[in-house]
Amino acid sequence: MIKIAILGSTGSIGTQTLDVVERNEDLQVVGIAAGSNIVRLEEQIRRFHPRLAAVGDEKKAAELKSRVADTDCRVVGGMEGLLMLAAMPESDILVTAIVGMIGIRPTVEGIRAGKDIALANKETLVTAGHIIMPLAKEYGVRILPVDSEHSAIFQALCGEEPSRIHKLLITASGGPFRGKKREELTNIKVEDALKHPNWAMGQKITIDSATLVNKGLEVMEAKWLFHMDLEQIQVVVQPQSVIHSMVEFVDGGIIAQLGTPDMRLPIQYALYGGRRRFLPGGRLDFAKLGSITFEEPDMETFKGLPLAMEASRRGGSMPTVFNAANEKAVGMFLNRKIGFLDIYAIIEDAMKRHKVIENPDVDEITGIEQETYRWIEGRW
Ligand SMILES: NC(=O)C1=CN([C@@H]2O[C@H](COP(=O)(O)OP(=O)(O)OC[C@H]3O[C@@H](n4cnc5c(N)ncnc54)[C@H](OP(=O)(O)O)[C@@H]3O)[C@@H](O)[C@H]2O)C=CC1
Ligand SMILES: CC(=O)[C@@H](O)[C@H](O)COP(=O)(O)O
Ligand SMILES: [Mn+2]
Repeated sequence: MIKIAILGSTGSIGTQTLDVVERNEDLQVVGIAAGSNIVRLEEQIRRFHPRLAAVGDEKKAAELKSRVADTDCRVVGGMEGLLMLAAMPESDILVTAIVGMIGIRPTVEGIRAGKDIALANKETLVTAGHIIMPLAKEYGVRILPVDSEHSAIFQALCGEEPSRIHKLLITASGGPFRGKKREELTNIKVEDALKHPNWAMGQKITIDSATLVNKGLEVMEAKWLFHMDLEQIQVVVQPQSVIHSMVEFVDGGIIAQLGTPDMRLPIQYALYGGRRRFLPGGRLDFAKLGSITFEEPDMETFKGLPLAMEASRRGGSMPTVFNAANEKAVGMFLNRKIGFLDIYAIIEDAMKRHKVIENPDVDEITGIEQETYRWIEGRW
């Protein structure tokens, strides 16, 4: 039996993880956590019988506690609950399906408790990869990628050493505004930015796909996961999202992973530590597929990617500033306080004023995150 704790069980990745669990008799959920959606948490408690439910919002935690008083599930609120869930003695693997940098502390806690990490929460690796990767090595735990591109690379590697890799080819859909020029993006509506051409995902990552910030975050995520230099990572637009990413090896051979846009495959692959199991549903039909096409990313219009590469090159605390500014800006865009292109302006401004701190620790990272939020609030 593989015992699973899920940080972010009510979201897009979290609910698909539960779907995978329900289809496999040797998977068991022992803990779940969310921010405030206690209605869905209650449903999940009654269906999956976890031992622990953590709720970020303390008031909602108290409410959930009384709602599930007739069950065996313990409810704990705030960061204390998230950390408790990450380290719970009953679990083997922690799925980080939470959104944003709030995932850093629970991920560190999970590693210290010896849990393998099925990592969807890319923001943690982007901002704290220099802490997470050595810590995982020290504690002998695996960081198993859930993000579709990184899972594709993990699958394509077939156990080869990183030294046998020439480069990684990360595919991008190009988002809903692929082909548009900057002038056409001025009056973009939130509803249009939330229409991803191929994937159904949470709101934040869907906006990140539209700005190409998601691809920038994924380049940084790949750098840490596969021990690559930035120069060894190329982004290729593959508008149909059929090829999920590719690895070019030192002998010129390229291995690609293909499939339908369905996150249950990468989730299941991670939960089983890189072993294949039956998965019903979506199968590619090449006869109906038509063509698989490729394009260069438009770095002039979609500045999320070049800004991320710059943040990564400058290193230290700069990826934290890039990510924190983006998290804040996306929230403001979703609340209709700023326009689509302001997301780039906010990230650019925040990066310009920041003096890089080398090797920031977790407290420094969260300090810089809060300081970046405050600075944006005072200016926008
Ligand atoms: N969706 C996808 O297909 C993919 C997602 N990812 C990555 O996975 C992560 C999750 O994405 P996604 O599932 O789309 O996001 P969602 O917005 O759908 O879900 C986010 C989850 O995080 C929880 N959460 C938010 N804030 C807090 C908090 N303060 N404390 C505790 N829990 C919190 C939410 O709880 P509540 O519901 O209560 O708000 C929810 O369970 C992101 O990092 C994303 O980039 C990567 C690849 C693909
Ligand atoms: C499903 C997944 O992994 C997302 O990160 C997805 O890849 C987003 O697609 P684009 O960022 O390429 O639009
Ligand atoms: Mn992805």
